[in-house]
Parts: sequence; structure tokens; C-alpha cells
Amino acid sequence: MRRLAVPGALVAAIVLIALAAPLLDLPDPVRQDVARRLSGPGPGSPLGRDEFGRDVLSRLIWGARASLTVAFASAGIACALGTLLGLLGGWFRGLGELLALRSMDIVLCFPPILLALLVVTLLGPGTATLILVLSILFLPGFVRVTYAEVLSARSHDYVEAVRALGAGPLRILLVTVLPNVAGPILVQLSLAVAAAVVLESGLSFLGLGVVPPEPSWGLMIRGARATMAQAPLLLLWPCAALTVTILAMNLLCDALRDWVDPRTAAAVRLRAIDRVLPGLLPPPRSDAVLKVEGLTVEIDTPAGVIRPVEDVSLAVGPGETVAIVGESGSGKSLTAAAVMGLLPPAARVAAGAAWFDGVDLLRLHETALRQLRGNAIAMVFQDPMSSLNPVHRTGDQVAEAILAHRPITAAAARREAVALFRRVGIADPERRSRAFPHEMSGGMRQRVMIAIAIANKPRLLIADEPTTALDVTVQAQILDLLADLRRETGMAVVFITHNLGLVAEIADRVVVMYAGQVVEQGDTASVFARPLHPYTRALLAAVPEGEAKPEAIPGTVPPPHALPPGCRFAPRCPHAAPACAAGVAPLAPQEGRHVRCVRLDVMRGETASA
Ligand SMILES: Nc1ncnc2c1ncn2[C@@H]1O[C@H](COP(=O)(O)OP(=O)(O)OP(=O)(O)O)[C@@H](O)[C@H]1O
Repeated sequence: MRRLAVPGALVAAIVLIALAAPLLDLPDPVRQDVARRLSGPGPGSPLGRDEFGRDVLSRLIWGARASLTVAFASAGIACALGTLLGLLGGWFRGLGELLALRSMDIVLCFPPILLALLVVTLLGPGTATLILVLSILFLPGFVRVTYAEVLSARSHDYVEAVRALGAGPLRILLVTVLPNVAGPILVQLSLAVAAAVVLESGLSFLGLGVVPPEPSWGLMIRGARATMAQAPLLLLWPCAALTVTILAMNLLCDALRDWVDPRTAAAVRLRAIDRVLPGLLPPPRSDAVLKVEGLTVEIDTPAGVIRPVEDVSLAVGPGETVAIVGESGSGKSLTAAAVMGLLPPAARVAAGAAWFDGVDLLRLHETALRQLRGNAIAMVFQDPMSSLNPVHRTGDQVAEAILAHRPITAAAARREAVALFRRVGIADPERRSRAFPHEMSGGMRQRVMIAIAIANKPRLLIADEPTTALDVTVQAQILDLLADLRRETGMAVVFITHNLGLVAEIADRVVVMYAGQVVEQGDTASVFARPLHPYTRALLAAVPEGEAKPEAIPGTVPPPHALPPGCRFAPRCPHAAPACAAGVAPLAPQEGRHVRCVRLDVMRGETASA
């Protein structure tokens, strides 16, 4: 809202001055005084007099009324009508779409000047004619922008979700779709207002707009052009008024767009902080390759803003493997996506930092982040089939990853790709590098993904459930491969999984997440030997081991929009007490690790006596 204040005040001031013209003690803007023609600024006429001796300040303020009326009225009419046609065409498709788009194509066929001449010939020049001409000219822009945005919005899950709730088309269009497409429409509006002010001056200049002697900024420019050599200042005043008005309108529409679309506002805020932060908040002193502090992610949903990741902190040292574990919906993947700058469009980082090599990844500009991704930081996803491009040979995809970050020849990159295939244990690498993804098994595709990830010797590898889609034998081979690579290259690994059995095999430290929060984190051996949080215990008890029957955890992870009060695990916890619902415990240091549990004393006692 604060961003709206300055441009809003500026536009309001310009409009108010124009509206207040009759109340101000200004000389008559059309009264001529030939004896004082082209006289410079002086007493009684602070901006001088024009070629007919008329007061320039008075004409500038009275002229604003004509120019702004034309600009706001034409842009407003085109915006309202165009948005309506675009919404209806994009939503109902069929005949509505045909009529909306084809009629706009016809308008676009007319050159603007020809259209203006046609309407002026039919209706005669004047302010109303000018508004009509400009509204018609701006209409196609609004229809097309809205139509395209609606087509994209209607395929989103949040629109489907409102449909599933039984909402009618009008309500969906006005309450769900319109706010989501308002950003581009507002940008189009600012462009239309700016263009209208310029076109008004241009068309009035050609005699097709406001009729003299009525003042307008366009007519003032037209008059000043003829006497430019004798009185250059006469050209300056209307041009300055035009520039300030257009700038103020652009700023206002940008601020309005950010106001209606919190995603862009968050991005702007983060970029602004990015420029200021390096001096204000130095990176924390740490040996960690990655240090995440207080990460909170918010997502806009039809049910309101949710926080699927809240206040998550973790650190990964060089050569260390840290596992993030938790059931589905704990926020593991969103945590990784936030660090990589790959959050889905509706999600944003609301707080926190992720330090990597002294820079905060969460505030890094997209270009700088792109330099790091696939280079110093790499990622391996769960499903290699959807991560690999189906129409490119796998060897070429590995070579592409190398070429994206290193200035070597394509032939050298292909040779390196074959070597990488060999390194990740793909038999007959020369031949296999020419295979397409669908010609490989799941395990082999995952090896290709790992080859891509390590192609540029990353310092940090984030692996998001990399073995979930694989059978147990291949899973073990992939884990061995990752462990070997870590030993060889010294890269740090963040391993995301919901399988605690794997964590014991590969992780030095473990971070247990539940419903968006870290509930316990510490050295894997000690967490496994003496779990302090009831959720960690429940997860461990659910791991099948020997003859013992695994114990399923009752219930499910609460969705982010329906979190229970206090401790989020309390409704499923066998140790829950009334105090658990009263408030969320902080993540407290405990026995060399961190645990978030109100009943820690009881848990410690139980674990000791077990
Ligand atoms: N784009 C989105 N819009 C709305 N909610 C989302 C979105 N992405 C994730 N969520 C919600 O955020 C929560 C955390 O999701 P996340 O994918 O991080 O969980 P996870 O622990 O990685 O689960 P999994 O093991 O199934 O991948 C879930 O409740 C999920 O429904």
C-alpha cells in the first residue's frame, strides 16, 4: 500500500489542479493580447505568453482538463470493454471468442490515422470524437491481453478448485480469474493512458482532435512549434506536463499491479533488499557450504495464504550429507525449491536467508542464480523420465549441461559426457550416450541425471527423493554411487527422502520436518540411537526391521491451511498433553542437537529409561 502513496498523490495532484482550474484566479486561457505576444515569463504571467498573447500557465492548467479527460476516458472505456470481452471470450470460448477476437482483428486492420480521419469526417472534430477514436484504437490491446491471461488462468488448479466448490461462472470470473489477470491489464492501462495523452497532442496537432481556441496540451505543442526559434520555452511547458503525467501514471499502474498481485510485490521487495543487504547484513561466519536460516515460504491459495514451510534452519558442511526427512506434505521439496529459486509461481519466500559462498541465494537475482544452478549447485529430481528431454539423446543432454557453463568445444563436451557415463556406472557408455531416454531403464536414466548433476563438479548437490521410483537393488547402487562421488569430489549433499531407512545409510546429519517445521535435527547416529521428538520416534518405529512389525503412524500430516493450534504433531502424538495445544515450542538446543517439543523433559526421561 505504501508503494501506492507517492504515485497516487502525484496523479491526484495533477487531476486536482486540472479540476480546480475554474476556482483558481487564472487569466482567461483564450483571451488574446497581441501586444504581448511571445513575451517571456514576467509579473502576471509566470510562464510567459504564446503567439496570440494568451497566458501560458492558464492554458497549461485548462489544457490539462481536455488532455486528461481524453486520456482517462478513452483508456478507461477501452479497459472496461476490452477486459469484459477478453474475459467472456477466454472463458466461454466458442462464439464469444470468435466475435471478440475477429472484431478486434478488423479494428487492427485500420491504420490509426485513417480510422481517426474516418470518424472525424463522420462526426466532426472535438473532444468526444477523440475519445471515441482512441477507445476504438485501444480496445484490441485490452481484449487480447485479457483473453491470453484468462486462457492461461483457466488451466490452473486454483480455478479448478473453485469450480469443484460449485461456484458459478460469473463469480469465478470476477472473484477468482479477474484478480489473477489484473496485473497485465493494469500495465496495459498505464500504456493506454500514456499513449492517449501523446495521441491527443498528435491528433490535435493535425487538426483532428480538440478544436481551437479551446486549450489542450496537443494544441499548445502545435502552436509552439511554429514559433520555436523565437520562444523555445513555449514548447517546454506542455512537453514537461506530458512527461510528468505519463511518468506518474506509469508509476501508479505499476504500484497498482504490485498491490493486486502480491507475487510481483514480493519479488520487487526481495530485489530491493538485495541491492541494500550486502552492506547491511553480512553473511554469517560459517564453514557451511549451505546455511539456511529461518526460511518461510508462503503460497496464495483460494483458501487464503498458507505457510507450508515455516522458520526452517539447517546447515550443510563441505563433504557432508544432510538428510531432510518427513512424510509427504512436510515441506521438504518446497524447502529445496526455495533454495534453488525454483518455487512454483504462486509461492514466495516470505522470510529467511540461504547462504552459499557468502551470498544469500534467496535474494540473488535470477541471472546470478542461473549461473550457480547446474554449476556450483546441482539438483537431482525424483522422476528422471520427466526431467530428461524425451527428444534429445542422453549424451547430448549431458554435453549441453557442460556447455551451458564452460567454454569448451561441442566435441570435447561430448567426450566428457561419455566419461561421465562411464563414471556413473553406465555400461557401454559410447553407445548408451547416443540413446534416447525412453531407450533406457529407470536406474540408467537416474544415472544420466546424476551425470548431468555432477558434470560441472558442484559444491552442493540437492537430491530430492532420487531413488523413490527405483527398485531396491538399483536404489542401493544409486546410493553407493552418490556416496562414492561425495568422497571423490568433497561435494556437500542435501538428500530429501521420506525413508528413514536410507538416512541411516548415507546421512551424517538428519533434519526431521513435520507440517512445514523442523521438529528435530542433529547427528544421524545420535538421533537414531536416542530420538527425542515423538515424531522422529514414530518415523523410526515405522521402518520395517527384522521380524518386528513396523508401527504405522495414525492419522495424516495436516494440510497447511488446517494446522492445529500449538504443536502440529499433537493430534497424532501418543505423548500429547494439554500444554501441547497451548503454544509452539521453540527449536531448542538439546544434547548436541535441536528439538521442538513442549514435553521434552518427559521424552528425555522416557528415552533414558528405555
Ligand atoms: N503450488 C502449490 N500450491 C499449494 N500448495 C502447495 C503447492 N506446492 C506444495 N504445496 C503444499 O505444501 C505442502 C508441502 O509440500 P512439499 O511438496 O514441500 O512436501 P514434501 O514434504 O516434499 O512432500 P512429498 O514427499 O510428497 O514431495 C503440501 O501440503 C503441499 O500440498
